[in-house]
Amino acid sequence: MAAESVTRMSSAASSLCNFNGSKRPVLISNRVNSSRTRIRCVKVQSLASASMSEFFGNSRLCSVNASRSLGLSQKTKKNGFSIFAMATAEEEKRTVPLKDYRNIGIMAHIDAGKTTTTERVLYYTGRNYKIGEVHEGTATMDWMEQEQERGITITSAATTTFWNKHRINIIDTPGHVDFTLEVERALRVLDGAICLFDSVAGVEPQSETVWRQADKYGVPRICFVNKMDRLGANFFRTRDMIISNLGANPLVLQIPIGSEDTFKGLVDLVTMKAIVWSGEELGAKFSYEDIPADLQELAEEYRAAMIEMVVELDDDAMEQYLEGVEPDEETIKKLIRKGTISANFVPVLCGSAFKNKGVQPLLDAVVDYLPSPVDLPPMKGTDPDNPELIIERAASDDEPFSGLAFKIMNDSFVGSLTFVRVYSGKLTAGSYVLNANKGKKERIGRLLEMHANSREDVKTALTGDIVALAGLKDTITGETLSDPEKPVVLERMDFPDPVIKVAIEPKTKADIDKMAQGLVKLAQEDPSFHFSRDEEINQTVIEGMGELHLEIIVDRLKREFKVEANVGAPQVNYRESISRIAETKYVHKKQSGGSGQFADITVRFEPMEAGGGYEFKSEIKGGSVPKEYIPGVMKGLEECMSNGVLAGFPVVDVRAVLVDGSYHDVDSSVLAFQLAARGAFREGMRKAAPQLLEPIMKVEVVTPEEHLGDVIGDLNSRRGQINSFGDKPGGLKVVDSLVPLAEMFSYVSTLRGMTKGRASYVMQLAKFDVVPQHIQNQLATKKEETAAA
Ligand SMILES: Nc1nc2c(ncn2[C@@H]2O[C@H](COP(=O)(O)OP(=O)(O)OP(=O)(O)O)[C@@H](O)[C@H]2O)c(=O)[nH]1
Repeated sequence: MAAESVTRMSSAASSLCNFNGSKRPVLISNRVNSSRTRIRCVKVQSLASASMSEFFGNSRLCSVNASRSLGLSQKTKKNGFSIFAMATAEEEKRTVPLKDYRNIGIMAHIDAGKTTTTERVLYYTGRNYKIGEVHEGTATMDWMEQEQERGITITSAATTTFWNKHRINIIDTPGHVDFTLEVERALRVLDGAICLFDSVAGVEPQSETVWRQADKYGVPRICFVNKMDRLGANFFRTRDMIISNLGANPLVLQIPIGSEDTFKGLVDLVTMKAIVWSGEELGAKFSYEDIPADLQELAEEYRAAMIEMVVELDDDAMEQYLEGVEPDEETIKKLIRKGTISANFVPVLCGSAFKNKGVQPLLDAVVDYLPSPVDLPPMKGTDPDNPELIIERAASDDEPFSGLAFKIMNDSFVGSLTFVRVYSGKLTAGSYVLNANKGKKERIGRLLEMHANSREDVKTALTGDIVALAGLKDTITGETLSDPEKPVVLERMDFPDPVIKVAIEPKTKADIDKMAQGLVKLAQEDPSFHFSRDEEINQTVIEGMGELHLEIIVDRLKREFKVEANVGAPQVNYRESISRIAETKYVHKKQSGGSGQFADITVRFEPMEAGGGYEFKSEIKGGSVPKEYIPGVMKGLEECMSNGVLAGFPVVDVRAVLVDGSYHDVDSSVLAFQLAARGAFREGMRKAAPQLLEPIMKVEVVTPEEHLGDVIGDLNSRRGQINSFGDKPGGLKVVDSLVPLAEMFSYVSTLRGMTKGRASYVMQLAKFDVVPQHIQNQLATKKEETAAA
């Protein structure tokens, strides 16, 4: 191929320029590729970098991907000349109509095959020349060192690719529950999703969690039952579990031909053709064949069920169907698309990503059935100056610009990268946008189209694009960037609160500042990671979603910020709340020498529903507390909310209502009211029956039957509540339980020891619940001892 390219370029060279043997680079081809990057190919006799930079200015050697789209390798040699492809951002023109955009995510339980499927998608769409395998640690999307070592996805990676003239932006998301925030933020900005299932395990706990998250954001989805080649694979059982465990309405579009090691293809129920792959190697070809005789009846049965479901969506089609006329292929596809986007049903497909079967039809389904930005309702937001005023932004390049920052990533070359989904209008390098949440302008420096961790400069991002912006100063995850003249604040995403924490200190004192800088950067990237420093006891505490989450943070401190740290034992992040309404009157009065201090307030503390957070309300009428002092009350209360009266944990689900008060013309001040609020908090919270809450985890253990007794006994000894038992293929038993997180540290090694490594478990946060009294007492005593020390 290299020789062929050189021949083609040489002939292009003669028409474009007159190569005279000088050492100047000579332009031999100049065009814009599909990802809107100008690729200029040159040939040079020697690597004279001065003349190269003179020739190309600030353009960069283009990535392998960009040059491949021209049919070139990045560097080829012929007749003593080196040929380079160079890429520069080009003024954008829409090359793919917005209706042909698909912004999709791939979500699933850990290890269901998301990364493997994404890698195949990249290969079959021509994005990746050589495929990366997860088990070899070479997957393109799992680009962090930790991801490659552990074979898991930690950060969601974005990439853009093309299929049947459609532009597909894909975000690969992690399955491990500790990184659930990554799934959440991906779902917030995606228009559609592929939900993967392992056909042996069926619908697993984390699949349920991501399904509910997708429901929350109303993301239309299609299901892909993967791993059909594995021992114990069962497509129809997985379909049944989609109904029973997810409460969804599956629309089966394919049935498998064979299963386990005989799996060789599928029957497409829309065309009623068998699709059979010639082998299982990468790039194996497929052919359309007649449906095998032994599957004909089953295929007809499932096709009939499929047709019945889709004609429900169209009166004409229904009428004709009742008269015995089936809709044609085009109508069936149109109705499947309609029902998928309106969530009437979820199409179900199958295959084996690892054995390269089923990926091309899956891509067809993405294009045929998942929505483009124009198929979805306009994005809703509010006016930053008037949060009551709803503003809509339709998906169009002609609308004012609006976009949502959904991820911050620190990059050793470019600095901080902010990932933005463009909802309307255009974003151009060098322009200014408004961070509408903060009211601050940001300059757009470089715009990058990401391909896992490699990138290409683009000059303009258009509606529907997902781009990374280099060098934003003030914008954090969840904030809206908009046209400064037409500002809008788009709906934010939810961030989960950390559930565990550990104390951390650098191994060498000299690294204290370096560690702090690293923690600031990591917290900017990841809103589910928090850290704080208690100067009094000289301790830094990091908080996160689980042991693995914090382990990765400590590992990143070491690798990326060169700080080795000692880490304490993990502790639970308890919360404090109240269980009844209580009202308290507090007078802050001080007369010492000069001017005095006076503030009198009555505050009512009310419990709120779980997840209610903290709320402040004022019911002051007639100025008993003048308006200018109310911020003092708010500040005083807010300060106390991070430090509950029981054991100093953050206070949640409480509403504080300022009901009455009085002031003094001379001695009252904002500060006096702030101090009064602190006093009211201490007294009022004690009266309101405070209680300690702890995270309760849903724990699912899969174990061989002979270890079932030990597993249950152990869960019981951890204050666990066993909810149900079930069976899994291969004689395995499933135990579903609720266990306090405080009892689950290091469970992985206990379980391994108890079952000789034959059992596995997953856990995720189920709820917060009241801590038993004797443990509350222990924690309160511990707090007193620490305070005394
Ligand atoms: N037999 C078989 N194995 C598969 C298939 N797809 C993926 N695998 C294997 O399953 C394991 C997990 O695959 P991944 O692609 O890393 O799964 P993931 O869902 O991205 O995992 P996380 O990102 O860690 O949640 C790897 O060893 C894959 O090689 C398949 O179709 N058949």
